[in-house]
Amino acid sequence: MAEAIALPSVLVTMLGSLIEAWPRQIYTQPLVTTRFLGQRTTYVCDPGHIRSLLVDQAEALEREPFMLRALAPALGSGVLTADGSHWRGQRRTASPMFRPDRVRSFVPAMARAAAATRTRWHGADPAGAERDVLHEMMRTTFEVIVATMVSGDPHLEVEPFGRAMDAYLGQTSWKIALAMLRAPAWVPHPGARGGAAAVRHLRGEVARTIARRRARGEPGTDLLGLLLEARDPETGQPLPEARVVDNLLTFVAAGHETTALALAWTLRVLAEHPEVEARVVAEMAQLGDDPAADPEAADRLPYTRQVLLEVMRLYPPAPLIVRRTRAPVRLGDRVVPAGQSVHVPVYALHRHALLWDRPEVFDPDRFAPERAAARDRYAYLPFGAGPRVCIGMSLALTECLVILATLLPAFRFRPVTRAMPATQFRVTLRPKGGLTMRVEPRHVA
Ligand code: HEM
Repeated sequence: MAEAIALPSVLVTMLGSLIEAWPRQIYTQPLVTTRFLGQRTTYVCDPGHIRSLLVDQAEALEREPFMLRALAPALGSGVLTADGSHWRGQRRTASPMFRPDRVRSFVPAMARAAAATRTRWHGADPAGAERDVLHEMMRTTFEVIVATMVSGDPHLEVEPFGRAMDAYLGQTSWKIALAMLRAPAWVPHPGARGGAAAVRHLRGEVARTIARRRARGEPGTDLLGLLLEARDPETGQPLPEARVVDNLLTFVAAGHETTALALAWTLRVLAEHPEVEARVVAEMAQLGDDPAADPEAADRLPYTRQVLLEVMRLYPPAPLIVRRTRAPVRLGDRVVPAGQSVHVPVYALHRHALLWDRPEVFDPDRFAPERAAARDRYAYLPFGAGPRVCIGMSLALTECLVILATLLPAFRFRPVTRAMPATQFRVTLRPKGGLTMRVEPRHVA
């Protein structure tokens, strides 16, 4: 196991983007341990060890305190941030929303949101225009999440919600850095006030959504309905109001930001690879007249799916999985004692020299069925693994395919900068400075 000494200067780098502060060895070695201010962090980049950690020894893990410090002010103790029986109960409550038949039933809502974006773009500037494609995708996926999880509550507005999310995520690097320095949570930092105001806005909006639903007198059958109807198996009591807010905010936030990133990175990468784009558009042309409204459409886009998976290899929207050991964990012949950090640096895993041939090269054929089947499942983790695997995985994949199948046949996306945008870790993997592209209709009316 390689051991690297992390320098204090990493803190400065981290504030820019945590990924830049990672030791280089994690791109070439299976296990790397760093020491920083007396704390050890083990980076796990070997598929066998990852399986052993996230699946077989999941019970020995808990949420990483520095991630909680970044996320808990907004998300409280919901399904993403809770551990143990609290987590299990909340996950069970939400799971009916993510069964395959339910996800298929969401396809029309996904198609409607994508069609609204298409109409907006055509209407605003029929000859094409420069647009922040990330912002546009956030708007589209927000509509989907509101339509599916809270039955399209018209009062939840995307623009203020998005601004608050940006303000909140923007200052999480400081929270993470200060937590690593073991500074108490009250220590002031840039962006803290804006972050606190953002939390008030986000939680307030969600609380008002819940109040409107309660006032209606019947809970409904969407995610909010499930949360309101949930009962503690031991006490028979409903979820406390704060937990309902925690979870609804978790699903709205986790469900739209990551999906929008996957879409925006896909549109930008495709612009670099016109031959791949042409094949994707040709595949979409074989769908019927209203492809996106067909519940099975996503199943008929195997090549587009390969493209999406390959984009998420290079640009995983959730680039880091972090845990703390609550009991000793064995990784091969090593034992990580209780109370240490173990990280699966998904971004580095997906570009690891021992796992991928020419890792920096974009090649959707890596995900052709026979090549994918030959690969270790734990070498590719855009949605995590084990009991904490992303609950929204199939919803997200279907949604991305439906949205792409609506927009790509209608528009060409052209880069406005020669280089791919730099990446920035903000819990998710964002393009630094947004993602502006020229969006031109393929057929001018
Ligand atoms: C491309 C889109 C998405 C990506 C890349 C993604 C990625 C991930 C990853 C890597 C995790 C595991 C984190 C960990 O182990 O610490 C996760 C968890 C989670 N995701 Fe997603 N996600 C996506 C879309 C969604 C959607 C659409 C929803 C809901 C509508 C969602 C809800 C959640 C929740 C609630 C968790 C926590 C699960 C738990 O701890 O039990 N995600 N996601």
